[in-house]
Parts: sequence; C-alpha cells; structure tokens
Amino acid sequence: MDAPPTSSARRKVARISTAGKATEPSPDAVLIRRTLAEIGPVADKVTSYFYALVFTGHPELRAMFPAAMDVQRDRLLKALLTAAEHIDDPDVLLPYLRRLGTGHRKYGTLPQHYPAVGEALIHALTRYAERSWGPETEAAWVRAYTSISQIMIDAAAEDELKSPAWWHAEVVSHDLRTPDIAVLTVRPDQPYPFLAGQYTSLETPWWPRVWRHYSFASAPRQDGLLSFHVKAVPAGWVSNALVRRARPGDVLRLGPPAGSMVVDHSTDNGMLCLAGGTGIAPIKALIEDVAGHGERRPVEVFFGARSDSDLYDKDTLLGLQRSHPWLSVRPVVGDGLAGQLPQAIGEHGPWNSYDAFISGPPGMIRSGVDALKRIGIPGERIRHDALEELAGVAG
Ligand SMILES: NC(=O)C1=CN([C@@H]2O[C@H](COP(=O)(O)OP(=O)(O)OC[C@H]3O[C@@H](n4cnc5c(N)ncnc54)[C@H](O)[C@@H]3O)[C@@H](O)[C@H]2O)C=CC1
Repeated sequence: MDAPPTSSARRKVARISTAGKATEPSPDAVLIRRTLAEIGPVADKVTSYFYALVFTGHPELRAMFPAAMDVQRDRLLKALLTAAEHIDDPDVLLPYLRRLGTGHRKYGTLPQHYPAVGEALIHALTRYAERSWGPETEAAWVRAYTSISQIMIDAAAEDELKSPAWWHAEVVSHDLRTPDIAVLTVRPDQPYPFLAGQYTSLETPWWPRVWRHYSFASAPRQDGLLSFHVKAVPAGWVSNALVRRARPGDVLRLGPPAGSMVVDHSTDNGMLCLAGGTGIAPIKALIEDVAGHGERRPVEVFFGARSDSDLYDKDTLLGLQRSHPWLSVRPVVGDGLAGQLPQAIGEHGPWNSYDAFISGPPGMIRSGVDALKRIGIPGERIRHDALEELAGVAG
C-alpha cells in the first residue's frame, strides 16, 4: 500500500518541508497551526459550513457522499486538516496522503474535484479563523492544499495503473456466532492482493456510499476468499446490515487494503498479541501468516472479552494452538482488559525481545500501548491500526 513516493511527490514535499528539517517548524506550519488552534473550538460549525459550500457550489459532488452524513460528515475535512497539521513531516504526510488519494478512487473522486474542495476549505477557514487569518496565512494554506491535493492526485493516478478502484465481492457464507457477531466469507470478483493483518473498507448494497473498515480475519488464501468478523453495534449502519441482513449471494464492494500491522518476516522476534473482542480477527490472520511461512517464532496471544460468550472464536484459536507448538492463546475474561492485562502479561514474559500487536476497541488500544510501554517494549515495536481509522470501524 504505502509504496515509495513518486519523484514528483517527493519534490513537492521536499519543497514544503525544507524548513521542517530543523526542529523549528516552518513559517507555513506555524501559520497553519495557528489557524487550527483557532478553529478547534468551533470545529462543528466549520464542518457544516465547509460541506454546505462544497455542495451548494458543486451540487454534482453531493452524490459522491452518503445520504446520511454522520461518520462520513467530517472525514474529508478532518483528513485535510490532519494533513495540513503534518505539512512539515513528509514521513507521516506522504504515506497518509497516498493512502487517502488511492482510497478516494472508490468514491469516484477525479482530479477536477480538488479545486472545488480547496475553495470551500479556504472560505470556511477565512470565515471561522478570523483572528489569525490574513494574506500570509491564506497563502500558506493555499500552498499546503496545493501540495496535499497533488500528492493525492498522483497517488490515485499511479494506483489506477495497477488496481481497480473497488472490488465486488459476493457473500459465500454467513455464520452467526453469537446473536450479534457474524463471520462472513466473501469471494472478490478479481484477485485481491493484501497482507495478513491489514484491513479493507466495505460498502453494503443497502447503504450506498457508507463505507466502514474491517480487518481480514485470515491470511491470503489459495482460493482467494476473504473473511471478516463483524459485531453489530447499536446504530451501526454497516455492521447491522452485515450481521442481520447479509446472506450468501449478496454482493458487497471492497476498497483497497490498508494498514501496517503486518508481520516482519525478516526477524524471528517473538510476537506478543493483544486482542479485544472482534479485534481477534487480524491476530488470527497474523498467526496463519506465521504458520504459512513455516516459522517457529513464539507467538503469545492474550484474547480479552467481556464474557465467555464473547469469546466467539475461542475454539478456532485453541485448534490453532494444538497444531502449532510455538503458539499460546490465553483468554482474559472480564470487564477491564486494561486492569487485568498488565498482570496477565506480567505473569509471563520476559518480553524484551518481542514485537507487539494490538487490535480491538480504541480505548483498549490506548491502554494496551501504555501497558506494553510500561513493561519495556519500545513504541516503535508496538503495531496497531490508526485510531482515527478505527473510529470508522464500529458502525
Ligand atoms: N484492527 C483492529 O484494531 C480491529 C479493531 N476492532 C475493534 O474492536 C472492537 C471490538 O468490539 P467488541 O467486540 O464490542 O469489544 P468489547 O467492547 O467487548 O471489548 C473487548 C475487550 O476489550 C476490553 N476493553 C474495551 N474497552 C476498553 C478500554 N477502554 N480499555 C481497556 N480495555 C477495554 C474489554 O474489557 C474486553 O476485554 C470494535 O471497536 C472494533 O472496531 C475490530 C477488529 C479489528
């Protein structure tokens, strides 16, 4: 996914970030952050105004967004503001924007749509960042948006040469494991290359243009089938449709794979995996990946669930444990994985030569990262999906 940047993208970021090489932020970054600080408290108003400007100025763009603009509502604006905030940091910015650019292909985004969005952004900021706004600030934002949009456009154009904008995928099985959790297996209409531990975006036929992220629950398979573990969450458009409505024969759409919570096969470090609820799905994929590579590195899984019935995939995991002597799976049942986890991990180990993988609700990921750092695993050896992406997982 995060292929090396094109030379034109590299040039652009190099230009905007020259001053950022030092520890001091560049003058543009200072102005941009001042604007962001000013609009922070009125973010909701900025968001409504921004979308109203986009849709009234360019009604043809409305059809690219879902009918109900709840979660989707502030995604685009938030992504642009996040990118602007990191304008000095090409290491973060480039992979982020390239993913955003390729991910936007499934919405039907074209290069000619970007100026309309840029104009709305500048107008919304002019209105709501009155105190910090002026010609210099405006010029900094125009430069930032020009670079941001060009990187996204370039990434989409490059991706177009090698991948479809989306895949159709037919549901081939639907297994209701608990009243709220289903395991779905789908067959994509074209080969779908991905790595174990990654996730995709998924749209159901019942709620057009409402996309949610789901991790693959298996490593890539010979037969090309993909599987997902889905929990229906209250008011979740996509999750309820997938759990309660989807049946074999229904056709979903999938976006491109994303995520960097993948196995580094260049080491034989042990792997410490923490999973909460349906967060076990990508961990199961990682286990299959290690097994498929014929490796014998220790893999230790702590699988947290609120109750025994939420350990819906325990039998599969215990089956894997029986076949693989290097694998150990420990269910941790209770309300506070956060409270129990440090103790559970502390009873085992030492973990200093392990890489860590965390998957589950955002709160669990946050407290899991803290717990792992406390037992001495450095941040760069802890992998998890981006929390802002997970905000769109549930639902
Ligand atoms: N790649 C990933 O990271 C994936 C993440 N998910 C996310 O996993 C979640 C699964 O939901 P459920 O099965 O309902 O999980 P859940 O709410 O039942 O929680 C699962 C476990 O996490 C613990 N936990 C929950 N919140 C916590 C917090 N704030 N601090 C510490 N521990 C906490 C619970 O005690 C329980 O042991 C969803 O939010 C889904 O979006 C699902 C699949 C993949």
